[in-house]
Amino acid sequence: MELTIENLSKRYGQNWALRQLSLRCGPGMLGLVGPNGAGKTTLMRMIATLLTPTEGTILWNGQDIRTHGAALRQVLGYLPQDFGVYPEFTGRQFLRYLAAMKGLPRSLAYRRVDEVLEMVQVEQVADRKLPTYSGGMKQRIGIAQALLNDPELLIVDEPTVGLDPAERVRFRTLLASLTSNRIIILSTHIISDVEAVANRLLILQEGQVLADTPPQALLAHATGKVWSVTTNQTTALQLQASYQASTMVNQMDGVTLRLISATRPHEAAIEVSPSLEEAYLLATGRQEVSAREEDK
Ligand SMILES: Nc1ncnc2c1ncn2[C@@H]1O[C@H](COP(=O)(O)OP(=O)(O)OP(=O)(O)O)[C@@H](O)[C@H]1O
Repeated sequence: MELTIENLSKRYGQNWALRQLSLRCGPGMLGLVGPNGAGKTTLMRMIATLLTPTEGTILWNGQDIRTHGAALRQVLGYLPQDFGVYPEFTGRQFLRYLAAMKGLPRSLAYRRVDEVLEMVQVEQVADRKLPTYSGGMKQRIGIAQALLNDPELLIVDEPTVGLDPAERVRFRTLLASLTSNRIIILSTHIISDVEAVANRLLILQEGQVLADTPPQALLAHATGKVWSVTTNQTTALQLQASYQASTMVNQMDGVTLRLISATRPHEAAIEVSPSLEEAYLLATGRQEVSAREEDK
């Protein structure tokens, strides 16, 4: 299974939501990260054949999805950002309904619904009405419907928005269990969602690819550029204004900052191992500063 994207662009009116994106992707999880408006949803909707590109091509196993969209849709699972459920249904009824919509014969549909309910671990509440579900459980039903056809390509758009931290961790574990032998594209602006799960990160910013990299390489690039310093309130505020700070924590003996800087930002600063989030901030930071300057 291979997804190939060549020079893909999408324009809405005068605005380019995505510019000249090229990508070749095999089994594993691709973490699509970037701030709001970066073009993540636009890209995913084009891959899912829900949106027509302005320019460029998307190939699934070498076939253009403009002309062979049906072949892709057969092996596609998609969880959109605004996944809605029907309130009058239980989880099981809802999935059976969607299985029927997808054309699964009844006996196969019933069996497959039981399988996916088990995979996403909601069997225990499967016969409760959907409005009684927590946000995390609803997202599990969302993933369950995307898994009904055992997809080779699973696209999940910002699935952790609105979930509490414990639900987020559970959801992340669930996705990690699904990575073998399929392509998963997961979009998020929360880096920890893809940390330890994605084998590749595609960082988008303003419709363009800022980096296409294994997480380890992004981390390696940030090594030697993250610092920790504990200082008084005044100096901390000065440092925060001059450097990009990833965290700022009040301690008994002052304020501890973690700063991202190519050079030692303060004589008392010590070098620390970067987190993936800090590596991401470093990759996107320069553009954020220049964007802020343009805003002035
Ligand atoms: N239907 C539309 N009409 C006009 N502009 C749009 C439309 N959909 C998206 N855009 C614009 O295209 C750009 C990319 O949007 P997109 O939703 O793909 O980004 P995103 O990275 O998914 O952001 P978010 O995390 O907020 O969903 C944004 O500037 C957005 O305002």
